[in-house]
Amino acid sequence: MHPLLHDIRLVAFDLDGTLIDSVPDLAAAVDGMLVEQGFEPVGEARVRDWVGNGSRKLVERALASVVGEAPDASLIEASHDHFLRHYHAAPCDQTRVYPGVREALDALEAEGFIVTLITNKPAAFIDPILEALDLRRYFRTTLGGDSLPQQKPHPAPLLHLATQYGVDPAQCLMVGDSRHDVEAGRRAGFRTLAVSYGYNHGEPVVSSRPDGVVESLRELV
Ligand SMILES: O=C(O)COP(=O)(O)O
Ligand SMILES: [Mg+2]
Repeated sequence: MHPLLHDIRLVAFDLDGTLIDSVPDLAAAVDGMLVEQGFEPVGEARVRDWVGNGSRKLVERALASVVGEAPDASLIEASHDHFLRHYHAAPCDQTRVYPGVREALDALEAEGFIVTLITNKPAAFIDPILEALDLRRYFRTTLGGDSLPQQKPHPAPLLHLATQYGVDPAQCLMVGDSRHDVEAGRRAGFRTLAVSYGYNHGEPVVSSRPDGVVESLRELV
């Protein structure tokens, strides 16, 4: 077991960029929305840098890139509905589980950790994606970006789970790919572990100073 797991009872995983490479399907939905609105598609590489603050922010960033200024609220709202429709139609066609993830989850389960998931993705997508990838059974609780009034980097979703399971935050570990996961973890009093391969707005996640960094979740166990 990784030294950061010492004394830990609850592990909270981020989803996009940590457990799954979901950008191909997210980009297809963003591009579907843009084309439908009469804009040019933007492609996967750009969408990768916009993921991390939930679907509304993703749509807002995509629109800002094509209109060249801050998009107005009614355009964001209408475009978000289009995005959700596209993403609902194909949330897991090209999405893949990263190497080492199943091994890590199997080992954590066998060791009796409370394994949970906290994503900024809308909650409605969590189960369809986890079920399609045969990952649902590992998680005792899952929270989406719209499950509570606040989302990461706010510590509320993390503290919600610590309270739910009666675990001291000091015995909880947040595992994620972005500065939002590290910041939420630090503010909640969790230990923080970052994966180096995910999505972090084009910056190395190590600049957020997590307590540890791994290149594969295999290193966790
Ligand atoms: O949907 C997003 O923007 C990011 O989701 P995540 O919190 O699972 O990385
Ligand atoms: Mg992420």
